[in-house]
Amino acid sequence: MTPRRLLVKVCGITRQVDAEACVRHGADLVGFIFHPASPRFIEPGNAAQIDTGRALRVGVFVEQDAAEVRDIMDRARLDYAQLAGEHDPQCCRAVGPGRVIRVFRPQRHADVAGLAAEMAQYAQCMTMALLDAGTAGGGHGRTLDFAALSTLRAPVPWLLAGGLSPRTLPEALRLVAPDGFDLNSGLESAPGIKDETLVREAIRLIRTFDETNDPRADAPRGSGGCIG
Ligand SMILES: O=C(O)c1ccccc1NCC(=O)[C@H](O)[C@H](O)COP(=O)(O)O
Repeated sequence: MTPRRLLVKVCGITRQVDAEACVRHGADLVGFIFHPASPRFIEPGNAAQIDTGRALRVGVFVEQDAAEVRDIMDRARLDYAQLAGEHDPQCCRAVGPGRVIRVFRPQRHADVAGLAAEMAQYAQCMTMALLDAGTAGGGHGRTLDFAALSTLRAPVPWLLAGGLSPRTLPEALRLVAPDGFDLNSGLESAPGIKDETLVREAIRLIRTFDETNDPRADAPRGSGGCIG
């Protein structure tokens, strides 16, 4: 059986040079933020100009409805919409279940069972989930309780997000079993500006884990599913 490879998404890309560094060091997905209040906001037309090579392109949306999301997906040449607001299952279906990465907030729930129950409501209308810290927004640089997530069984593949960096990844890799990781402010020198040294080191840690440290290398991770 082929060992599974963790997905790596680097979010908050605003510059061609950063997209190239992410791809060169092995990112699978890159994210663009279309929330105007974010310091990482990028206009759809500018995102369209950024060449991401073989990396899949994700747009992050907070307040846009399905029609706006679909329009920006076309204009920015996106593969996936990361729905980080109060987007309900109907909205996810209107965007297209095969294109939706739905964000969930473990800190809104008393326990993992509550989180899993909310995720189950979206099982048929998302292709992947992303678990982020805080109760709204994103890019805060705060981590989740990794140990509390160690027992999560998700209905679809899922990414762990929130405050991940070369400093915090070792503990996340040890305690949690997602299908991949989403990294953002932990790889920046300033909001929207990635530091290539941090990008390289974070992805190196994940790929080293892929190759050497996963005792379940022949077993499904997280949900046991895959995307793409
Ligand atoms: O990054 C932002 O500025 C942002 C603003 C509003 C909504 C979402 C946003 N980011 C989405 C992401 O997927 C981030 O990568 C995720 O929140 C983790 O960020 P960080 O804690 O900085 O690693």
